[in-house]
Amino acid sequence: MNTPTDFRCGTVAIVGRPNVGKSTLLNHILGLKLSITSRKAQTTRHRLLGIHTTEDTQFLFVDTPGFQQKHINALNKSLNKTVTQVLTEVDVVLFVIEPMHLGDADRKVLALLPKDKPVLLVVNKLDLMGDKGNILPLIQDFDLEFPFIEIVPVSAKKNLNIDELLKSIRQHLPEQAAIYGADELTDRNERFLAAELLREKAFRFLGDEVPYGIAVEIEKFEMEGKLRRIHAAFIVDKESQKPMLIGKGGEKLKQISTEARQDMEKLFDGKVWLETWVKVKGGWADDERALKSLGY
Ligand SMILES: Nc1nc2c(ncn2[C@@H]2O[C@H](COP(=O)(O)OP(=O)(O)OP(=O)(O)O)[C@@H](O)[C@H]2O)c(=O)[nH]1
Repeated sequence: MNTPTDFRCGTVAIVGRPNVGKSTLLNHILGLKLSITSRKAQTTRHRLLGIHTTEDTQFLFVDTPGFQQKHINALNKSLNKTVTQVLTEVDVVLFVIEPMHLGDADRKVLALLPKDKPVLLVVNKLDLMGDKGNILPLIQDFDLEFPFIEIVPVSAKKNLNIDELLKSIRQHLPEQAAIYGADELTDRNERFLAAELLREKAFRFLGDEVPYGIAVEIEKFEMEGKLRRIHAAFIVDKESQKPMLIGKGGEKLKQISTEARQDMEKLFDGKVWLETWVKVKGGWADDERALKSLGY
């Protein structure tokens, strides 16, 4: 039994360029698919707090958006602002990279890391390294670029070294009692989670057909006894993307919605009635006002 002073609790931000495995890492730690993973770059647009509670520690994870340098528009500006703000608020920062890659995209994120916070360098995708010995020169190079408090190689996908990573994070969290109940997973509300699940399914089913210009708006979320009644709109950038999302005879939208609804029912532990449709909002990614109305 821990006395309150043994207990540690604090916030952790996960940053890194797109596709290094930030969402996969968070999912493995949380053991529940609350965050969005995809082969596509930059699918995590929202801040999301995942909570992992062990016997002696409560980790409050803040997932931060990826970086995208190719298309600079209002959406990306607002993403970068979010990252900077998150980093000033947390106790520990995890900077995630892939082995053998320290490209310009990594360096752009590196430039934003706070010097007054403990930053751990997490080298993910260790399983892709044929000869593990090769990682050493890379690690030494990285150490010269930033005063990392520690360097931890992991594989989020293969669950390698994740416990060690958690132990390292714990050392830098403040001693304090847990803030949330042990069974709480996220402070995001169900409305947000419903939108995230729909967006994830759309990404999965559409492959490369509909790129980043897709959002989900929950227009109605009502409880009827134990039933959740949800009306959601997919918002695409161009008229030409609409039929791709709907599919022949509405088949694609139906598949996306059915899978999202099944995940929602598991997550909310109750029946869900879901109605979805597709709307075109031309150039929404460039319109700051539109972004605000969508909650970014
Ligand atoms: N081989 C291998 N693949 C991994 C590992 N971790 C993540 N991946 C894969 O890398 C890809 C990107 O993972 P994500 O978790 O979506 O990456 P992310 O950094 O969150 O990306 P954004 O949301 O775009 O910022 C996915 O295809 C994952 O399956 C790992 O440890 N090993």
